[in-house]
Amino acid sequence: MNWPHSVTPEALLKKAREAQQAAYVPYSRFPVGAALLTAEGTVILGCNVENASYGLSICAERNALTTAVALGERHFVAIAVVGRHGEPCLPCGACRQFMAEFNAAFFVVLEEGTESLLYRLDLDLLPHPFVLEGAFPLEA
Ligand SMILES: O=c1ccn([C@H]2C[C@H](O)[C@@H](CO)O2)c(=O)[nH]1
Repeated sequence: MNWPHSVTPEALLKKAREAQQAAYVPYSRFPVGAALLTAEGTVILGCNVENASYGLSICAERNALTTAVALGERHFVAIAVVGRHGEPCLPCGACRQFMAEFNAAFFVVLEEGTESLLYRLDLDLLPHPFVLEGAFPLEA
């Protein structure tokens, strides 16, 4: 797969591992870290944040995306996600849809053993996202 940036998948995974340190997971005890790469090379971190009202919990991926948007970033090329060491932590359906809002062809970097595993959102993880006809969020 043709990686689109000078920041490597391995460097992005390392950042995701750093982000995982901040995870707030008293209920699942399953910390997740995400590192989001912008076209300009900025890396924005996210971790999962859980709540006593379980359904309110936010995933690491959406935390990174909403943080990035609040910082004025909208042009994303890739996201690295880590959970248990060496096991691919595949983004949930809600996070896939959230990514597709900004870039249908997002690169998703996961860990498999000591290797990085690359997926494309449009080709592998969410080939048929929900789209709202007539809405152009990047131009808004
Ligand atoms: O890709 C994923 C999958 C799960 N979680 C979180 C949600 C919850 O806090 C915990 C267990 O599901 O992991 C993420 O942050 N990202």
